[in-house]
Amino acid sequence: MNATSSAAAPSLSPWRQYLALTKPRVVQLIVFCAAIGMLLAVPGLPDLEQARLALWGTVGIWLVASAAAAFNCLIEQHIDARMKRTAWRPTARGELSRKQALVFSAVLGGAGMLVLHEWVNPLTAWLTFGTFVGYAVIYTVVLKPLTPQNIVIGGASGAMPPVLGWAALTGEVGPESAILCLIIFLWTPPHFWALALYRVEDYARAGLPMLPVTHGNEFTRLQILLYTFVLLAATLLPFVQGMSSWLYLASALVLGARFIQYAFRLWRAYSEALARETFRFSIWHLSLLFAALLVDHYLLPWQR
Ligand code: HEM
Ligand SMILES: CC(C)=CCC/C(C)=C/CC/C(C)=C/COP(=O)(O)OP(=O)(O)O
Repeated sequence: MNATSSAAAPSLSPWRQYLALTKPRVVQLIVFCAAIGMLLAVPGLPDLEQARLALWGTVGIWLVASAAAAFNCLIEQHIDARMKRTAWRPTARGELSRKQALVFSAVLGGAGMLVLHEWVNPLTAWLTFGTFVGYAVIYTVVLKPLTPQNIVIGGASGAMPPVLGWAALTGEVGPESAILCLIIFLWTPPHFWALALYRVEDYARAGLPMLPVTHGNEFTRLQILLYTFVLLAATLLPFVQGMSSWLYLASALVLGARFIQYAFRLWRAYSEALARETFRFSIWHLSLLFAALLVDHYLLPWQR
């Protein structure tokens, strides 16, 4: 389902309606970042016990993240109905009731918590629960309608997956996972504000105080540019800290420079097409950056 789908689109089959509530593409990247956190937490290839933890950790985090997304759709039923980008969602169209969405979210979240608590460890279960509350309640209910800094503060929960992954394999929260968390935290504002620039009318209609609505297009473009610089600096930390070697460093520099280039062009002259490209690139940026961490981890372990 793409961003231009609307309330006029044909209805989805029932199982696709439930799947749509889980925001599968966003959650895929979240789970990918958590899985990388897991694999980086052990020196070489995982042994059998570590592989078991990684498998159940991935399943549990996937389930709870999907539950959080479904809970967000339930809370934002009326907001989603007012925005072109989200009006197609089954909750916004009234095809799934709030009760159905609530039961679905509770079943996924409950199953995920059980998996994490019983088959991974209680620390991962409670950190994941905290992340659920951070996104589904603190961001969605409190911050989103309140302040244009909503996604900066709320972004902390989206940044948690590597910490959850690390905790799943080691039973603790290492400084390395905090660095990965910081990277996603700083990546979130340029990721989201690029989209908010070309979806500004949606957000204004829904009455949400996103940065382009409250502070305008030009100010938002400047913020995006500034964040891409700070983000590039933060992406050097895994190398500085000795977690990764030149292969990751080179990837981080190339990806960071490209993100700055997009942000710089957008800052110089706005166009909707460029804002869309910048948003799309943000997803490539994070995906490839985390992939580079993993490739570096396995290919060049002796270089660190
Ligand atoms: C508070 C933090 C965040 C906000 C406000 C945000 C906002 C958004 C929005 C509004 C979309 C468009 C979704 C759609 O049209 O269905 C989107 C797409 C996306 N986001 Fe984020 N995001 C955040 C954090 C994250 C994080 C942490 C990740 C992954 C680690 C992520 C990955 C993605 C991906 C992969 C897409 C593309 C989905 C698609 O192609 O359908 N986002 N984000
Ligand atoms: C337990 C765990 C790992 C939870 C992860 C939480 C989570 C799903 C974070 C992703 C952030 C996200 C989907 C933002 C979309 O913004 P939005 O909700 O404002 O977008 P919308 O306008 O499309 O609803």
